[in-house]
Amino acid sequence: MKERNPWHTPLTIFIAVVVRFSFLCLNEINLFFVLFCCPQYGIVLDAGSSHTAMYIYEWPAEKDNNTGRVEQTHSCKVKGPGISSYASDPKKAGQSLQVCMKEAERFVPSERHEETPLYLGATAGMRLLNIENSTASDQVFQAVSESLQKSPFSFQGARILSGQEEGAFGWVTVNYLDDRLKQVCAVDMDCSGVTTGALDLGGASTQISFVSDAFDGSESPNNSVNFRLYGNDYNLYTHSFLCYGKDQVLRMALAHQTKSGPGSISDPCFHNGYSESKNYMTLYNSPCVSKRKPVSSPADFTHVGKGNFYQCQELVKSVFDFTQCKYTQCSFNGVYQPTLQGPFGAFSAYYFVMNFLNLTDTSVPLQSVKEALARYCSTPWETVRTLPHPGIKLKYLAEYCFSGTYILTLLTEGYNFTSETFSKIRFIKQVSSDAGWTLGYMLNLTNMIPAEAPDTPLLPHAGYVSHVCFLFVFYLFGSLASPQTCLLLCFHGNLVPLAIIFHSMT
Ligand SMILES: Nc1nc2c(ncn2[C@@H]2O[C@H](COP(=O)(O)OP(=O)(O)OP(=O)(O)O)[C@@H](O)[C@H]2O)c(=O)[nH]1
Ligand SMILES: [Ca+2]
Repeated sequence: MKERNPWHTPLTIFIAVVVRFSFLCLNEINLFFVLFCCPQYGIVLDAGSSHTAMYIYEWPAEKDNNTGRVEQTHSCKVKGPGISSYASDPKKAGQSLQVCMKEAERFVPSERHEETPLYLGATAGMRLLNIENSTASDQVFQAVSESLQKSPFSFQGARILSGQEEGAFGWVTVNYLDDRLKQVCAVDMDCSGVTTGALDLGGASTQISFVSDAFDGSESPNNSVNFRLYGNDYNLYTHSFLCYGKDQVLRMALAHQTKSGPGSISDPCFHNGYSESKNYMTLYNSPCVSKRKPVSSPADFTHVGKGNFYQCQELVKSVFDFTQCKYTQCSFNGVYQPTLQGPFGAFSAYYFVMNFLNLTDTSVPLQSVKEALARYCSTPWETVRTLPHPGIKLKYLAEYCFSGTYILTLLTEGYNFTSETFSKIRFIKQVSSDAGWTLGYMLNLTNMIPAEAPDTPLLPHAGYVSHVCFLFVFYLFGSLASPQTCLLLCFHGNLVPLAIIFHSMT
């Protein structure tokens, strides 16, 4: 006769199930906290040439890092100009950040302040100031660093990003937001897939970054950035054109028209009826144009508009140099550029301007886009100025004809987008987070994008709930079938016990 197992009583079965379930609960509560509780935060200040913006990012705290989704939870626009404009009074650059930093203290829970990394990255405005006056640039950094050190966050430093970093991190952001990076595939297969190129138009520089089959970096190593992300290799082409942001190009276009120092210019890029007195000193106060300052000129000149898109396009073309190229092909100014490939996301001023002009629909033929802009440019200033444009600064209103013309000229003549490839551009402001270099920068500095694909992707909420239910039912039946196994399960993790249950049930 088979001896009765002394463990096989309803009481031991019950105790075993309760103990195991407690362990299971502790385990799952831990997972719950990791997923839904206590998110982590990161703060990035984008110190651009025209202004500074602060972005707060949030992601789930994880045991095994690198798999959570990072979201932008808040942004704050710093009042006043970019930090490079405070060269003569650096302390004010630091003070200008305080309002947004106080806002960050409210948006990040206080128990997380100390461990929240805070970064400041400066772009083309500070690059130009550094060229012009490196002492002043150091003083500005000193002032903003002192100001940020006073915040309760973990300040990780303020620095100038190189143009290459700015372009590359913009590309990482766009592809992270588009979910283009996490393509899992079999070993030895090229799974880099289709990525989205990034077009960033700032006030003082502009960046173009994309992956092209025709580019391996050999022809122009300076334009090459290599990434290994989620197990895929990317060889990115990127170039940043300093002085080709829209504010500096406007200076260059004005410099072109004022090279002989006249008292008045008739500008095709401004609306008919526009007339403003401008100062020569202020216009030429930038390394992008300072060498061209006319030797003798009055203090001021009158900037008069004549609203002609086609003439404006010719004027804008004069800021590009198409005459030299020592490579197989170039964009402009002798800069190598491989053949354009894939879709593109165009952000910052590309979006502000094209959105205002109602020209973000790139399925509209390029010729029709030009015609629409030509009509807009020929609209009298009085009409433009008096139409209701809530919240839009008069300065921006006056410049949209110029800015739109520059954007179309840069894309078509500069980067060689054709009527066909123009339709591959998407003008974007946000895809859950703002498009720009800041997210990519933070993902990189916090090691949030692993080089290799993670083994265990995070469960979405529905997956989490079904995971708990499934394990509970499984353990219950496993325990009923064999209580010894059940006791064993109490002291193991989740996966090993499953194997044991299967074993004991057979
Ligand atoms: N129309 C419009 N223009 C804007 C707006 N915000 C910024 N701009 C202008 O668009 C241009 C680009 O802005 P940003 O992308 O913030 O440039 P930035 O980061 O300051 O400059 P960089 O350092 O060159 O990147 C600048 O000329 C700004 O003055 C906006 O809301 N509407
Ligand atoms: Ca920028």
